[in-house]
This record gives sequence, C-alpha cells and structure tokens, in this order.
Amino acid sequence: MIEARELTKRYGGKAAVDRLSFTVRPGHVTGFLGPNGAGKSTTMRMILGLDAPSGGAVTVNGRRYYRSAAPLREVGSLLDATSVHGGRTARQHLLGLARSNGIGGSRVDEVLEAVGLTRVAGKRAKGLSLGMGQRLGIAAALLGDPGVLILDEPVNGLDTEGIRWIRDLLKSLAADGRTVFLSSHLMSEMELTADHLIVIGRGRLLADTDMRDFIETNSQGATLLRTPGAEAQRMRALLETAGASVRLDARGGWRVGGLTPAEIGELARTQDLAIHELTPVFSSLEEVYTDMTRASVEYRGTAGTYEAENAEDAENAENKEPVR
Ligand SMILES: Nc1ncnc2c1ncn2[C@@H]1O[C@H](COP(=O)(O)OP(=O)(O)OP(=O)(O)O)[C@@H](O)[C@H]1O
Repeated sequence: MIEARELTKRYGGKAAVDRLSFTVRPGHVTGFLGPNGAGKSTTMRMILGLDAPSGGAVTVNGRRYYRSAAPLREVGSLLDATSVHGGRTARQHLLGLARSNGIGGSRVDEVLEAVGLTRVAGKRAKGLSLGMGQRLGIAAALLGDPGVLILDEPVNGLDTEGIRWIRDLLKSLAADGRTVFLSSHLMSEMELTADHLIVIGRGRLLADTDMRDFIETNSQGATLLRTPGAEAQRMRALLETAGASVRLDARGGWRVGGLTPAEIGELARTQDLAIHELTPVFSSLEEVYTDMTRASVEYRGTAGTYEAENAEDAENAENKEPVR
C-alpha cells in the first residue's frame, strides 16, 4: 500500500507536485496518468525516497521507504531502464543488486527466465536493445519478490509481444495481492492493464477512481451504427439533418452522437434505410483522459496556441474537485 498525504515538491517557486493525496491499494494495477511535466516521475521519486518532499508525506506499507532495511524485498521499481552500467552483463548487474540486498544468486536466474533474458544474460548491458534493456529493468524490479511495484513507463521500447507480456505479468502480480503502480502515456494499453486510475495535472490530483467508473461516468454517449455501404451516405445526411454528430469509427461504421439508438432506428425507418448494427458505445480512456487534462497540458506543439487557448481552461481546472 502506498499512501500520499498532501505530498508537495517545489522547484524554485514552482510546485511540481502540489498537495497530492492518494492511496494505491494492493490487489490492483493502478495507472498513474498525467500530461508531460504533470509531476508523475517526481511523485514516484518521492515514494522511493530519491527526492525529499517540500511538504506532506508519502509512505509505503505505513513507513517512509528509505527507512526500509531490505528495500528490494519491499518495493521493486523501474524508473529509468538506461541507468545500468553498460560494461556489465545483464547477469552481473542483477547479481550485484541481489548481493547488496541479501538475495541469493538462484533468484537472478529465475528473474532472467521470467523476463525472457536467459539467452542474453552474458551480454553487456550496452549491447542490449531498448526492449531488452527494459526487460532487464523489470527483472531488477522483480528480484526481491516485492509486495509493491512502481514502474515509470515500463512498456517504453517493448514490441507488441513485449507489451502483451508485461500486461499479463502486471495483472498476475496484482492478482497475487501485490500493489502495482505504473505510469504510461499509452492510453490504449493502460485501459487494458489498469483497473484503477490516479490522474494528475500540473502537480494536482484530477481523479482517483476505478477505471470503468472513470470511463463510463465521463463518456460522451454515442452509438456505433452500421448500414449497407450503398445507403451509408443517405443515412449520414439524414442523421446530420436531425442534428446528430456523425463520424467514421476506427472499427468501421459511423459513430453517432446526440441521438439515442432508438431515435436513430426510428429515423432510419422513416426513409426505409436498413440498419446492420446499432450499439451504444463508451468513449475510450484516451478520449476521456484528453478531455479531462486539456486544461493541464503544459507542453504542446506550436500548431495549437496553448497560452491563449488554455488560460481560461486552466483557471477553471484549478477550481475543480478531483473525480473520486
Ligand atoms: N530536478 C528538477 N529541477 C527543477 N525542476 C524539475 C526537476 N525535476 C522535475 N522538474 C519539473 O517538475 C515538473 C514535473 O516533472 P516530472 O518529470 O515529474 O513530470 P512527469 O509527469 O513525469 O512528466 P513526463 O510525462 O514528461 O515524464 C516539470 O515541470 C519539470 O520540469
């Protein structure tokens, strides 16, 4: 269990983390979301005792983590997979960590096997691919068989198979009763992996909520509509005339907003148009998250005029209560 209470970190005059309170519970995969610069890494570093809070406190299993006698047995973390001595082999790297934490050498072989690096265990870290380096970081996090895992962007650099592997791994670790806390900018992956979410923006809590509740409560209701190809444009025109928003859905068919499925069906009947599918759909995590954090985006490409566009949004967001 990780508990943050009024956790704050200031750099100069600026609050990178601003009175953040949340609890990360065992038995769940908790996703930690926020735009670039929102304060995720700073929060994780404070949990691990690598940065000192300017105010408030954060504990792991009720204690400040840096006071732990056998840290790797309590918390496994992956913050930066490239922070490995390039001249050491994968096995040497893990053996060094194991020794300094009183962990036997046989565990090193177990975790190498678990992350699929046994074949390259004798290879120097600087010769490992991005994905292999990421797996080595995950192996180090698992080394002490810890009850709490804190992973900053663990799928960074992993291929499709690797992403699926880590999804299954994290879910099974949570199902074993461990506390799993991870950040990622890959929303589609987060939607599949996490069952709870903590969302921050500009260092402040925006939401601390169950994943399904978050999506269902904040979704713009819409309907997926499929019609025979020959009638699609007539159907679209009919819906738009009735005031609906209609756009192509990535899965094929139209995504219709502003009308209920029953209203769509009745409209189609008036023009004798056939319907092959009419399914209520929720927004994706990405859509809900993008709406929620729009005001908190600190770094944005120049195609959007951020300062002017968001000044008012940001003010409104700061006065909002977090979603719980
Ligand atoms: N050592 C530091 N000195 C000064 N400012 C810092 C320092 N570390 C972080 N910051 C600032 O604190 C804010 C939060 O940064 P942080 O890296 O925690 O965000 P993040 O949510 O992890 O971002 P990203 O998604 O880009 O990794 C940013 O404005 C960053 O510039």
